[in-house]
Amino acid sequence: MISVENFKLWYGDFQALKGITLEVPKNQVTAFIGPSGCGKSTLLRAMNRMCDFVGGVRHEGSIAIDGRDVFASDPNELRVAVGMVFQHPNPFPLSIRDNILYGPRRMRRISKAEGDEIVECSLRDAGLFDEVKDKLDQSGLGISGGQQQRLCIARALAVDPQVLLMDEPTSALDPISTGLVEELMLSLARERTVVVVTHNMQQATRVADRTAFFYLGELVEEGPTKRLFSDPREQRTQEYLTGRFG
Ligand SMILES: Nc1ncnc2c1ncn2[C@@H]1O[C@H](COP(=O)(O)OP(=O)(O)OP(=O)(O)O)[C@@H](O)[C@H]1O
Repeated sequence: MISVENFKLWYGDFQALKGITLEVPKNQVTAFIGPSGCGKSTLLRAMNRMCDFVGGVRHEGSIAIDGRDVFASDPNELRVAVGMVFQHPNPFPLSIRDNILYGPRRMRRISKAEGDEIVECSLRDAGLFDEVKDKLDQSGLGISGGQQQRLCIARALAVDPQVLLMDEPTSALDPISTGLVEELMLSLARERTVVVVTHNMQQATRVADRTAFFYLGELVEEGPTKRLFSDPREQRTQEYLTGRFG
């Protein structure tokens, strides 16, 4: 689904990614793990060209999603197909309904009936509908942090992305909300490809089919999560997993 080939990225003179080659399979959850600053978020953000917003960024190599070179794609179309959820919930200062319909309305005219359907489906897919169905016209900022994060996931789902990129999506959440978002990742991956950056190794073992371990801008090792955790092939992976650094 996502094919990364010898991808290198520099912020000015600093090389943050040093030739990453990785295949992310379709309709699975892939976790990126590794110590702070090793380039996980940089690679995630390159996948939907969020890196375009940073001045002085240069890259080489390629990233293709479903066979299409992301850097040759229209960035707005790309970000519809490849949604993103961030560490801190960031609902727009709009009603819950208008948060969900923000993306679809930028693409086309949405009738009231169609809008209602998109709102309900997206909120159901994000496991939030029952909790907010009576307050759809209230502000998206007026719900709990965990609900806000699921609202942001619903907002990302409203444009029906093929890929959902999640950058430490539970690090600001309590354990119950974390559990809900993890269940969500598993159910979303039935129809979508999910890539999640996480510092929580238990989370990787709970949700990810495959895990990729990064260190100092390199991909050290990637494989089925169970195998990577139980039988890492590289010494650096083993040392990281056993807490010897990072
Ligand atoms: N906008 C930027 N300008 C300059 N350097 C940056 C920028 N963003 C990230 N970097 C640097 O690139 C490297 C990789 O950062 P990145 O955020 O991708 O790491 P990470 O593995 O996601 O870290 P964390 O787990 O702490 O979020 C780091 O050394 C970081 O300081």
